[in-house]
Amino acid sequence: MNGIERLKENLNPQQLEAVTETEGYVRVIAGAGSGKTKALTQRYAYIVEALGINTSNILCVTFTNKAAQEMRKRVKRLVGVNSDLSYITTYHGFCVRVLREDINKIAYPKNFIIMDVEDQKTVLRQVYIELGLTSKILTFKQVLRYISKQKSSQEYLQYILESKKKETDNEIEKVFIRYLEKQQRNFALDFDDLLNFALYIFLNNLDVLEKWQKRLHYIQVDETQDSSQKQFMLIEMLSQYHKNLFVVGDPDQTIYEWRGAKPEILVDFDTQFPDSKTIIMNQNYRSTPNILSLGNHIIKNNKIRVDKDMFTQNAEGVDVVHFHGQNDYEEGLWVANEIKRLVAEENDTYSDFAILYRANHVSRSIEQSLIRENIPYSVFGGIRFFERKEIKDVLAYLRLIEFEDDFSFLRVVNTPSRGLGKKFIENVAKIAEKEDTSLYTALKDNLSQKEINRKGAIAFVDLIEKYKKAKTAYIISDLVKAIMDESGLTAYYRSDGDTDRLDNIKELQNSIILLETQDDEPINLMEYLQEIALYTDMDIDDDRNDRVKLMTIHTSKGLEFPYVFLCGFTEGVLPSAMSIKERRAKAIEEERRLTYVAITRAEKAFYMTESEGYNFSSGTSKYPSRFLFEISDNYYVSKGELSQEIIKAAKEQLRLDATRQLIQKKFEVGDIVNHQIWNQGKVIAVNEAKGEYQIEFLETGKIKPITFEFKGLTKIEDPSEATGEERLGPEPIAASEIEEKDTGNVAKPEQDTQSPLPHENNKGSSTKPKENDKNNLWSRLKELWS
Ligand SMILES: Nc1ncnc2c1ncn2[C@@H]1O[C@H](COP(=O)(O)OP(=O)(O)OP(=O)(O)O)[C@@H](O)[C@H]1O
Repeated sequence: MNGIERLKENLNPQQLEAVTETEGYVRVIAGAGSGKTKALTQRYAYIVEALGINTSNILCVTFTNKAAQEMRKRVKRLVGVNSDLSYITTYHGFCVRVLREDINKIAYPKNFIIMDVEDQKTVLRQVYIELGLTSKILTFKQVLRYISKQKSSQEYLQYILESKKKETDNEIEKVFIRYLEKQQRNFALDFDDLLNFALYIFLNNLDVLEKWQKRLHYIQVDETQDSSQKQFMLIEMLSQYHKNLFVVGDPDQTIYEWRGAKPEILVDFDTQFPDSKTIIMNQNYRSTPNILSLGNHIIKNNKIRVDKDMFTQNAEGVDVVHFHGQNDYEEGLWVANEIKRLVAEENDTYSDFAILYRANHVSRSIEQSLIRENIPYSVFGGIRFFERKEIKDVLAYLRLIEFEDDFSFLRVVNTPSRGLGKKFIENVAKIAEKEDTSLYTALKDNLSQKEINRKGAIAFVDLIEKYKKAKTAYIISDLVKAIMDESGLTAYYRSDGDTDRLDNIKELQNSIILLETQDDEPINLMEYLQEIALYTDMDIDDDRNDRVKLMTIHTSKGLEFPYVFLCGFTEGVLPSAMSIKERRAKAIEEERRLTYVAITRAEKAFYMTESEGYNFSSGTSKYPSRFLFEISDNYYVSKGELSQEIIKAAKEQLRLDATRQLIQKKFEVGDIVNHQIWNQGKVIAVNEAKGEYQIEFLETGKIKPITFEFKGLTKIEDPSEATGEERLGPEPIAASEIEEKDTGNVAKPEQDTQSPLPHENNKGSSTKPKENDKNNLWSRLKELWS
């Protein structure tokens, strides 16, 4: 068999068509586990082997770096090791390639700097100092979101690329402008810039666009459902010369709509390119029929989708299992025991198991059980719970209070910053060595010595001494809270703006409360630290590859495992309460797709687990996910005791939530209203997706978000009677100008932004993009960016 035949081997008719249909615009709608990645890889190899095209003329865009690496690895096996596979890359990776070659067109050096989030925060820290800002006023997270939001429009490019100046009194805008200035001075580009700069260069330098268009004879896009409009516009532009564009994706697996993914690109591809061909791949090779039916059954509840039932010829396999625990300890333990049982009875290895969750903090109870049961595991794309910085910081304070050990001392003496730097630590260490004592004792006993007598050091010792004396008077959960607040750790993490860190600390407190309520005898600090040492001093010297893998559902995208446990299948976690609050109905559909992605990762068995207790993020009792109630009983078997009362309470909670979400807006932009506390105000924006108004109040001059369901708001029918109306704000402004997040209600010119770009009539003949093409592109880009 020759190489080409081998590339066609073992493909079903649809896959074969996808591989060999190399010319023109082709769309593949492929369900989970239907061999998308396989088809994409074979197709790439086919273009190289059967058509003789050089790999440097094929662009293959993947969604993540990991997917690009995996694809390169597979292609290498098919086409040999000597090919240049650097055009198998992400959107960002490709933009970097363009910029490294052509950024001089906008007078930037080719060795420009790419900033990651940490770099962005470093710049912000500097800006905060210059503007005398504190994170109490604005968190980094707010600013970073604002920056990203601003960069979804093209306007900011005028300030850095066209030297336009801007004055403002608005605090967050001031930060943004300073941030841009620093970026420009250092020729530093953040992730949002990469795509914007590349588009800017193409649109202003048609010779450059043409060069890239001619270079890229074939373009393939993976996970197209998660591409944003701007990303796809780049691809569309590049494909205009050779017109060979192959897109593949699954609208049911769109999980990035919250950050701008437009599944419509894939769904409406045939309208945008009327001559395009569509191939549907709906045979699943991965999962058992039980798992697949569960997936089909859940995703059918989504209203916005293309209906496509997946089928499989795989053998029946085992039942899907739902486990309900009385608390998260029981949930974790059950998962650990089930893994142990399967490894012992079925000859499976630990690496056959994946544990997936919606939110990082869910991993805590699972990790504790795995450690207790001696099951090796690793956290994919993340850090083990007890190794996370914020958890180590809190525990180090507790350990220092109990043991006065040097490790804990070094970790927290300057966290948060007390101005006790390297030199100070060296001085303390010298004393400790001389006196043959611990660092903490050396400091405490010599505070009056000149080289260590600092205000921060005195405060630190006072704090530790205070809690050394008071520790028996506190239960540990309260001790943690008191230390977090007094040491400044709470403020420090809040200023970081990373809610994940605060959630993790809350989860730690949650676990302590659970421990305290379970035991009759209150545990003391020493006992707690001994218990916790089991989880923190992990001996990870075992076989590195044979481990259970823990990861978020987002990270699991594109992967497959024989056994999958979806843990923390709890209302408020999956679906995420935060997402629902932000994007209501749209969020529910995306959360359901996340559940679908989790289910369809499984090959042999799928488990969903949740437990009772307290949900600290919503401040309510924990109930099973609403998605569990959407599944008919015959799709799974139940384990654990889920009482009728819990089911009733959960359903009642859902009913209340649904009623809340159905509440429609009562006021329009411009309406004058009366608030029961703040009196008169003017509605200056309405965000229907979020269910809230932005109201500017007359007396305070402040703008506040008020929910649709709030009853203490009435309309003032005759605004002329409203005193001081002129102070109620200028012209109405769009919600998009205030909101940091996707609002969903901001009218976007969907129709126009998706209309096809002008096509050349003679393929490959008239190659130069015409001036009106440029105008058209600009106007579309402006609409898109407006
Ligand atoms: N024609 C085929 N014959 C046998 N096995 C196949 C075939 N096509 C794909 N597979 C297998 O099916 C599984 C799923 O394939 P792949 O990972 O390419 O799917 P996918 O569509 O990318 O999945 P997802 O979108 O859910 O991540 C893989 O184990 C793959 O080897």
